[in-house]
Amino acid sequence: MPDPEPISASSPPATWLERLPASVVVILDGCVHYANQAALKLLGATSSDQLLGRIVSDFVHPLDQHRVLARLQWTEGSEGSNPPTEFRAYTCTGRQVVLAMTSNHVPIDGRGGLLAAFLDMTERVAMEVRLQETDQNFQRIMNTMQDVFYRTDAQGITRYVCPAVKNVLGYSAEEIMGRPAADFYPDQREREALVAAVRGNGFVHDFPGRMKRKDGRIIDISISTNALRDEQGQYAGVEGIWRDITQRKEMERELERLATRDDLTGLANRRHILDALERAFKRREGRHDAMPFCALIMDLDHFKRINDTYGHVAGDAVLRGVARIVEALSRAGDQIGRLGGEEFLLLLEGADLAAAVEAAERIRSAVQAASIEVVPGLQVSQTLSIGISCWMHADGQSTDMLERADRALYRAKAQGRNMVCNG
Ligand SMILES: Nc1nc2c(ncn2[C@@H]2O[C@H](COP(=O)(O)OP(=O)(O)OP(=O)(O)O)[C@@H](O)[C@H]2O)c(=O)[nH]1
Repeated sequence: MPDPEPISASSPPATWLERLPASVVVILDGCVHYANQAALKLLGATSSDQLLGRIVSDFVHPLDQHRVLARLQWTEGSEGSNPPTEFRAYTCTGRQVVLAMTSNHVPIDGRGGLLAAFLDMTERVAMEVRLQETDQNFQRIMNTMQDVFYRTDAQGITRYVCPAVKNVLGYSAEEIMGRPAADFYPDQREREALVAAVRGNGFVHDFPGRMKRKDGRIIDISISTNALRDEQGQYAGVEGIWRDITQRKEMERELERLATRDDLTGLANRRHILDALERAFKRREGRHDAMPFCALIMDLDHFKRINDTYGHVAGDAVLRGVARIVEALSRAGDQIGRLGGEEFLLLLEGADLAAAVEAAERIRSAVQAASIEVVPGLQVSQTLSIGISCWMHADGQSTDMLERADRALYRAKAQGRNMVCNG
């Protein structure tokens, strides 16, 4: 591009206007009277002949004509400038553009002329439309989501949460936004563990947690979230999704219960209590200094008679009644399970023989003293025999201990029942 001609102080204003990067047009009697270089370019004209003398309304979109012409007429008869207005226009090549216009009244040869300046807003408007569409798409997704999308800032204040939160936590999104996310965690240590994991790794997937509903109920959730960083790489909060997994957790707990509990008594089932014995045994393997540990096998005496006399329903009630008595007498750390039939196994961590005998006697006498209601109005009494074995370093496997307890139980039965023997 050759350097433009220098302008002198006495050059006519039109020469100055030619250099102006803003588009300037002079309108006289509704027609284009003058257009500077920038205006020619903006309106797609290769020479001023394509613009001069043309009616302004030729360039204005039909739906915007009324508004634009009213604006120009207002300017003609008034003092001062017209505030900016945006309208759709067509260039000489037929391309649609969006122009922002300000105009001012300028008398030309005694007639009312208009000096108008334009800015091309097409890109900005297109960007606004795209942004609006993006925003609408985001809102649509947020409104239909079942999981909860959320964003917190570096201080842990909830800055956004989608409407699904109402179903999950019972609060509306508006009730939550602006509040610390910590308000909705029943245990702050769980939230601190989450934040530490996100800060450390930058993200977490399926992180287990719990939240507190508006009605006070605690729900299980699974969180997948990313750390947000500002332009300087500073931690700026988190953004992610959490899902209510209470039903799944309840199902898992129920499956776990079914897999480990005895249906009739609610105690640990045979497999679970034998696993517990095995674990206690393994913990002591190779350790001479291990804590003492005893196993008690308890078997109801002449239980068959209960069944034969009162029926199986009554027999079941006795099994449940005895289970409750043993449970009530157990201490923290003791484990009790039903081995099968009318036989129970009690594991006493840390108990030596003397303590085990004492515990066994306590149970034996409590069962003997109890009246167990088997059907409304009918109480029966029941006794049990107990065989004890204590862990010995020489035991090769856990079944050795069980066999000793079983032999002791056999002796208790053989010696008249309702007694405790050790083996
Ligand atoms: N009601 C009920 N009875 C059961 C259950 N499991 C086993 N039994 C009964 O328990 C009784 C066990 O009888 P036995 O093995 O002869 O033992 P016992 O009558 O207690 O006699 P001793 O052990 O020698 O004192 C049988 O009648 C079984 O049918 C149960 O889940 N419910």
